[in-house]
Amino acid sequence: MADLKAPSPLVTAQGLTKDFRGHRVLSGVCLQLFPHRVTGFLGANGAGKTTAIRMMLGLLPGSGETLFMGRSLAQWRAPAEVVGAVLGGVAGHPEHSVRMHLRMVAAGIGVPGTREDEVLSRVGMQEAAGLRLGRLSLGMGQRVAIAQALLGDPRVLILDEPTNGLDPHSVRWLRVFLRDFADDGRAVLVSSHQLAEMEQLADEVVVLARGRVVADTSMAELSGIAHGRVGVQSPALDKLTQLVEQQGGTLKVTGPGTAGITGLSRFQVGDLAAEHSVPLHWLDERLTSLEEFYLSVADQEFESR
Ligand SMILES: Nc1ncnc2c1ncn2[C@@H]1O[C@H](COP(=O)(O)OP(=O)(O)OP(=O)(O)O)[C@@H](O)[C@H]1O
Repeated sequence: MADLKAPSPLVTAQGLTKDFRGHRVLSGVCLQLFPHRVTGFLGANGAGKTTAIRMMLGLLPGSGETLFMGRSLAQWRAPAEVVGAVLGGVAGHPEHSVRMHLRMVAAGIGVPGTREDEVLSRVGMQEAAGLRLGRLSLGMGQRVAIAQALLGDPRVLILDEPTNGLDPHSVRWLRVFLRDFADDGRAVLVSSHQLAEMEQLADEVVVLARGRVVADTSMAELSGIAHGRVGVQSPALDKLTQLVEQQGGTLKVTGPGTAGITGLSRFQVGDLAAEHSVPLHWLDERLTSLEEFYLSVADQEFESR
Protein backbone atom coordinates (compact mmCIF):
# COMPACT_ATOMS: atom_id res chain seq x y z
CA MET A 1 0.00 0.00 0.00
CA ALA A 2 1.28 3.46 -0.85
CA ASP A 3 2.47 5.49 2.12
CA LEU A 4 0.17 8.52 2.07
CA LYS A 5 2.56 10.46 4.27
CA ALA A 6 5.58 9.87 2.01
CA PRO A 7 6.90 13.27 0.90
CA SER A 8 7.34 14.02 -2.78
CA PRO A 9 10.92 14.03 -3.95
CA LEU A 10 12.52 17.42 -4.61
CA VAL A 11 14.77 15.83 -7.23
CA THR A 12 14.17 12.87 -9.52
CA ALA A 13 16.91 11.61 -11.81
CA GLN A 14 15.93 8.91 -14.27
CA GLY A 15 17.82 6.72 -16.70
CA LEU A 16 21.10 8.62 -16.58
CA THR A 17 23.29 6.93 -19.16
CA LYS A 18 26.66 8.07 -20.43
CA ASP A 19 29.32 6.73 -22.78
CA PHE A 20 32.84 8.07 -22.97
CA ARG A 21 34.49 7.13 -26.27
CA GLY A 22 32.25 4.11 -26.77
CA HIS A 23 32.72 2.93 -23.20
CA ARG A 24 29.59 2.94 -20.99
CA VAL A 25 30.34 4.57 -17.64
CA LEU A 26 26.73 5.12 -16.45
CA SER A 27 23.84 2.74 -17.12
CA GLY A 28 20.30 3.88 -16.39
CA VAL A 29 21.05 5.51 -13.05
CA CYS A 30 17.92 6.59 -11.14
CA LEU A 31 17.80 8.37 -7.82
CA GLN A 32 15.49 10.59 -5.80
CA LEU A 33 16.24 13.24 -3.20
CA PHE A 34 13.67 13.93 -0.51
CA PRO A 35 13.10 16.93 1.75
CA HIS A 36 14.54 16.49 5.27
CA ARG A 37 16.89 13.80 3.98
CA VAL A 38 20.64 13.59 3.48
CA THR A 39 21.19 11.05 0.72
CA GLY A 40 24.61 9.49 0.37
CA PHE A 41 25.93 8.62 -3.07
CA LEU A 42 28.39 5.87 -2.36
CA GLY A 43 30.80 4.18 -4.73
CA ALA A 44 34.44 3.33 -5.24
CA ASN A 45 36.68 5.60 -7.29
CA GLY A 46 35.59 5.50 -10.91
CA ALA A 47 32.09 4.14 -10.14
CA GLY A 48 30.55 7.13 -11.94
CA LYS A 49 29.45 9.43 -9.12
CA THR A 50 30.98 12.61 -10.54
CA THR A 51 29.64 11.84 -14.01
CA ALA A 52 26.12 11.31 -12.64
CA ILE A 53 26.25 14.50 -10.56
CA ARG A 54 27.49 16.58 -13.48
CA MET A 55 24.70 15.18 -15.67
CA MET A 56 22.10 15.95 -13.00
CA LEU A 57 23.31 19.55 -12.93
CA GLY A 58 23.22 19.83 -16.72
CA LEU A 59 27.01 20.24 -16.92
CA LEU A 60 27.52 17.13 -19.02
CA PRO A 61 25.39 15.89 -21.93
CA GLY A 62 24.04 12.33 -22.02
CA SER A 63 20.73 10.52 -21.92
CA GLY A 64 18.24 10.52 -19.09
CA GLU A 65 16.47 13.29 -17.28
CA THR A 66 16.71 15.11 -13.95
CA LEU A 67 13.76 17.08 -12.62
CA PHE A 68 14.06 19.56 -9.77
CA MET A 69 10.62 20.03 -8.20
CA GLY A 70 9.05 18.78 -11.41
CA ARG A 71 11.04 20.84 -13.91
CA SER A 72 14.41 20.54 -15.58
CA LEU A 73 16.99 22.96 -14.23
CA ALA A 74 16.99 24.87 -17.52
CA GLN A 75 13.28 25.65 -17.01
CA TRP A 76 13.92 27.46 -13.72
CA ARG A 77 14.34 31.22 -13.98
CA ALA A 78 16.81 31.28 -11.08
CA PRO A 79 18.56 27.88 -10.87
CA ALA A 80 20.74 29.06 -7.95
CA GLU A 81 17.54 29.18 -5.85
CA VAL A 82 16.87 25.56 -6.76
CA VAL A 83 20.23 23.83 -6.33
CA GLY A 84 23.66 24.70 -4.99
CA ALA A 85 26.61 22.50 -5.94
CA VAL A 86 30.01 21.89 -4.39
CA LEU A 87 32.19 20.21 -6.99
CA GLY A 88 35.66 20.37 -5.46
CA GLY A 89 37.24 23.28 -3.64
CA VAL A 90 36.59 26.95 -4.23
CA ALA A 91 37.72 28.15 -7.67
CA GLY A 92 38.58 31.83 -7.97
CA HIS A 93 41.45 34.29 -8.24
CA PRO A 94 43.97 33.44 -5.47
CA GLU A 95 44.50 37.15 -4.71
CA HIS A 96 40.78 37.90 -4.23
CA SER A 97 39.44 38.01 -0.71
CA VAL A 98 36.74 35.54 0.27
CA ARG A 99 34.22 38.38 0.48
CA MET A 100 35.17 39.78 -2.94
CA HIS A 101 34.96 36.32 -4.48
CA LEU A 102 31.50 35.64 -3.07
CA ARG A 103 30.30 39.10 -4.08
CA MET A 104 31.40 38.46 -7.67
CA VAL A 105 29.72 35.04 -7.81
CA ALA A 106 26.56 36.55 -6.26
CA ALA A 107 26.49 39.30 -8.88
CA GLY A 108 26.92 36.65 -11.62
CA ILE A 109 23.87 34.70 -10.47
CA GLY A 110 21.76 37.78 -9.73
CA VAL A 111 21.80 37.54 -5.92
CA PRO A 112 21.57 40.97 -4.28
CA GLY A 113 24.27 42.77 -2.31
CA THR A 114 25.01 41.61 1.18
CA ARG A 115 24.28 37.93 1.14
CA GLU A 116 27.97 36.98 1.31
CA ASP A 117 28.12 37.83 5.03
CA GLU A 118 25.01 35.75 5.70
CA VAL A 119 26.37 32.65 3.92
CA LEU A 120 29.80 33.05 5.55
CA SER A 121 28.16 33.05 8.94
CA ARG A 122 26.16 29.92 7.96
CA VAL A 123 29.47 28.10 7.46
CA GLY A 124 31.18 29.68 10.48
CA MET A 125 33.62 31.71 8.36
CA GLN A 126 32.73 35.34 9.20
CA GLU A 127 36.24 35.91 10.51
CA ALA A 128 37.78 34.73 7.24
CA ALA A 129 35.94 37.20 4.97
CA GLY A 130 39.12 39.24 4.41
CA LEU A 131 41.45 36.29 3.73
CA ARG A 132 42.74 35.70 0.23
CA LEU A 133 41.49 32.59 -1.53
CA GLY A 134 45.07 31.48 -2.21
CA ARG A 135 45.81 31.33 1.53
CA LEU A 136 42.89 29.18 2.64
CA SER A 137 43.45 25.75 4.12
CA LEU A 138 41.65 22.83 2.48
CA GLY A 139 38.95 22.82 5.17
CA MET A 140 38.40 26.58 4.90
CA GLY A 141 38.29 26.35 1.10
CA GLN A 142 35.60 23.66 1.38
CA ARG A 143 33.52 25.87 3.68
CA VAL A 144 33.82 28.80 1.29
CA ALA A 145 32.76 26.50 -1.56
CA ILE A 146 29.70 25.57 0.51
CA ALA A 147 29.03 29.26 1.28
CA GLN A 148 29.17 29.92 -2.47
CA ALA A 149 26.65 27.13 -3.11
CA LEU A 150 24.32 28.71 -0.53
CA LEU A 151 24.29 32.16 -2.16
CA GLY A 152 21.01 31.52 -3.99
CA ASP A 153 19.38 30.01 -0.84
CA PRO A 154 18.78 26.71 -2.69
CA ARG A 155 16.29 23.98 -1.75
CA VAL A 156 18.82 21.30 -2.74
CA LEU A 157 22.52 20.95 -2.07
CA ILE A 158 24.72 18.56 -4.05
CA LEU A 159 28.27 17.94 -2.85
CA ASP A 160 30.81 15.79 -4.71
CA GLU A 161 33.28 14.14 -2.31
CA PRO A 162 33.27 17.12 0.11
CA THR A 163 35.21 15.22 2.79
CA ASN A 164 38.24 14.54 0.57
CA GLY A 165 41.30 15.63 2.50
CA LEU A 166 39.31 17.09 5.42
CA ASP A 167 40.42 16.57 9.01
CA PRO A 168 38.02 14.82 11.43
CA HIS A 169 36.99 18.14 12.97
CA SER A 170 35.88 19.50 9.57
CA VAL A 171 34.05 16.26 8.79
CA ARG A 172 32.15 16.58 12.08
CA TRP A 173 31.31 20.17 11.23
CA LEU A 174 30.04 19.08 7.80
CA ARG A 175 27.82 16.44 9.37
CA VAL A 176 26.13 18.96 11.63
CA PHE A 177 25.81 21.49 8.82
CA LEU A 178 24.19 19.02 6.40
CA ARG A 179 21.84 17.79 9.12
CA ASP A 180 20.69 21.37 9.85
CA PHE A 181 20.28 22.12 6.15
CA ALA A 182 18.09 19.02 5.66
CA ASP A 183 16.11 19.62 8.86
CA ASP A 184 14.90 22.83 7.26
CA GLY A 185 12.93 20.76 4.70
CA ARG A 186 15.68 20.78 2.10
CA ALA A 187 17.42 17.90 0.35
CA VAL A 188 21.09 16.94 0.22
CA LEU A 189 23.07 14.61 -2.04
CA VAL A 190 26.59 13.95 -0.82
CA SER A 191 28.97 11.63 -2.64
CA SER A 192 31.79 9.71 -1.05
CA HIS A 193 33.87 6.58 -1.41
CA GLN A 194 34.57 6.63 2.32
CA LEU A 195 32.16 4.25 3.87
CA ALA A 196 32.57 4.95 7.55
CA GLU A 197 32.07 8.65 6.90
CA MET A 198 28.99 7.99 4.83
CA GLU A 199 27.47 6.00 7.66
CA GLN A 200 27.75 9.12 9.81
CA LEU A 201 26.58 11.62 7.21
CA ALA A 202 23.62 10.11 5.40
CA ASP A 203 20.05 8.96 6.16
CA GLU A 204 19.50 7.32 2.79
CA VAL A 205 22.07 5.81 0.49
CA VAL A 206 22.34 5.07 -3.20
CA VAL A 207 25.23 2.74 -3.95
CA LEU A 208 26.82 3.00 -7.38
CA ALA A 209 29.14 0.33 -8.72
CA ARG A 210 30.57 0.34 -12.23
CA GLY A 211 27.98 2.85 -13.39
CA ARG A 212 24.92 1.03 -12.00
CA VAL A 213 22.81 1.53 -8.91
CA VAL A 214 23.27 -1.66 -6.86
CA ALA A 215 21.43 -0.52 -3.73
CA ASP A 216 18.99 2.27 -2.88
CA THR A 217 17.94 2.08 0.73
CA SER A 218 18.22 3.66 4.15
CA MET A 219 21.66 3.93 5.67
CA ALA A 220 20.43 1.98 8.69
CA GLU A 221 19.25 -0.85 6.46
CA LEU A 222 22.49 -0.95 4.50
CA SER A 223 24.52 -0.91 7.70
CA GLY A 224 22.37 -3.76 9.00
CA ILE A 225 23.06 -5.80 5.89
CA ALA A 226 26.72 -5.00 5.95
CA HIS A 227 27.18 -5.75 9.60
CA GLY A 228 25.22 -8.89 10.24
CA ARG A 229 22.55 -9.98 7.84
CA VAL A 230 22.38 -12.35 4.96
CA GLY A 231 22.72 -10.37 1.76
CA VAL A 232 21.42 -11.93 -1.43
CA GLN A 233 21.21 -11.11 -5.08
CA SER A 234 18.65 -12.96 -7.15
CA PRO A 235 16.45 -12.38 -10.21
CA ALA A 236 13.60 -14.14 -8.33
CA LEU A 237 13.23 -12.08 -5.16
CA ASP A 238 9.42 -12.43 -5.12
CA LYS A 239 9.62 -16.19 -4.86
CA LEU A 240 12.48 -15.98 -2.38
CA THR A 241 10.46 -13.57 -0.19
CA GLN A 242 7.63 -16.11 0.07
CA LEU A 243 10.00 -18.94 0.93
CA VAL A 244 11.88 -16.89 3.53
CA GLU A 245 8.64 -15.77 5.17
CA GLN A 246 7.34 -19.36 5.28
CA GLN A 247 10.48 -20.19 7.27
CA GLY A 248 9.89 -17.28 9.69
CA GLY A 249 12.51 -14.93 8.23
CA THR A 250 12.18 -11.44 6.78
CA LEU A 251 13.41 -10.23 3.41
CA LYS A 252 13.85 -6.59 2.55
CA VAL A 253 14.62 -5.51 -0.98
CA THR A 254 17.49 -3.01 -0.97
CA GLY A 255 18.12 -2.40 -4.64
CA PRO A 256 17.60 -3.89 -8.09
CA GLY A 257 17.76 -7.65 -7.48
CA THR A 258 19.38 -7.30 -4.05
CA ALA A 259 17.97 -7.89 -0.59
CA GLY A 260 18.85 -8.39 3.06
CA ILE A 261 17.42 -11.31 5.04
CA THR A 262 17.11 -11.58 8.79
CA GLY A 263 16.04 -14.56 10.84
CA LEU A 264 17.79 -17.20 8.71
CA SER A 265 21.44 -18.13 8.33
CA ARG A 266 23.16 -18.10 4.95
CA PHE A 267 23.16 -21.92 5.02
CA GLN A 268 19.39 -21.96 5.48
CA VAL A 269 18.88 -19.37 2.74
CA GLY A 270 21.21 -21.25 0.34
CA ASP A 271 19.53 -24.61 0.99
CA LEU A 272 16.05 -23.10 0.70
CA ALA A 273 16.90 -21.49 -2.63
CA ALA A 274 18.44 -24.71 -3.98
CA GLU A 275 15.46 -26.80 -2.86
CA HIS A 276 13.01 -24.53 -4.70
CA SER A 277 15.21 -23.79 -7.75
CA VAL A 278 15.56 -20.09 -6.97
CA PRO A 279 18.72 -18.82 -8.68
CA LEU A 280 21.08 -16.98 -6.32
CA HIS A 281 23.76 -14.80 -7.89
CA TRP A 282 25.30 -13.85 -4.59
CA LEU A 283 24.94 -14.81 -0.95
CA ASP A 284 26.89 -13.57 2.03
CA GLU A 285 26.61 -12.99 5.74
CA ARG A 286 28.24 -10.89 8.42
CA LEU A 287 30.18 -8.68 6.13
CA THR A 288 32.56 -6.49 8.02
CA SER A 289 32.15 -3.38 5.94
CA LEU A 290 29.91 -1.71 3.46
CA GLU A 291 32.77 -1.82 1.01
CA GLU A 292 32.75 -5.61 1.01
CA PHE A 293 29.02 -5.48 0.48
CA TYR A 294 28.97 -3.27 -2.53
CA LEU A 295 32.11 -4.68 -4.09
CA SER A 296 30.59 -8.15 -3.91
CA VAL A 297 27.42 -6.93 -5.56
CA ALA A 298 29.38 -4.98 -8.16
CA ASP A 299 31.54 -7.97 -9.05
CA GLN A 300 28.46 -10.08 -9.47
CA GLU A 301 26.89 -7.42 -11.71
CA PHE A 302 30.06 -7.20 -13.75
CA GLU A 303 30.44 -10.96 -14.20
CA SER A 304 26.81 -11.43 -15.19
CA ARG A 305 27.03 -8.96 -18.10
N1 LIG B 1 36.00 13.13 -19.63
C1 LIG B 1 36.13 11.81 -19.58
N2 LIG B 1 36.62 11.10 -20.62
C2 LIG B 1 36.74 9.76 -20.57
N3 LIG B 1 36.42 8.99 -19.50
C3 LIG B 1 35.94 9.64 -18.42
C4 LIG B 1 35.79 11.06 -18.39
N4 LIG B 1 35.28 11.40 -17.17
C5 LIG B 1 35.16 10.25 -16.47
N5 LIG B 1 35.54 9.20 -17.21
C6 LIG B 1 35.52 7.78 -16.80
O1 LIG B 1 34.20 7.51 -16.32
C7 LIG B 1 34.25 6.63 -15.21
C8 LIG B 1 33.48 7.26 -14.05
O2 LIG B 1 34.23 8.39 -13.58
P1 LIG B 1 33.69 9.34 -12.41
O3 LIG B 1 34.71 10.42 -12.23
O4 LIG B 1 32.30 9.72 -12.70
O5 LIG B 1 33.71 8.36 -11.18
P2 LIG B 1 33.60 8.69 -9.63
O6 LIG B 1 32.71 7.65 -9.06
O7 LIG B 1 33.22 10.10 -9.44
O8 LIG B 1 35.06 8.43 -9.13
P3 LIG B 1 36.09 9.43 -8.44
O9 LIG B 1 35.73 9.42 -7.00
O10 LIG B 1 37.42 8.78 -8.73
O11 LIG B 1 35.94 10.76 -9.13
C9 LIG B 1 35.71 6.35 -14.92
O12 LIG B 1 36.05 5.14 -15.54
C10 LIG B 1 36.41 7.50 -15.60
O13 LIG B 1 37.71 7.12 -16.02
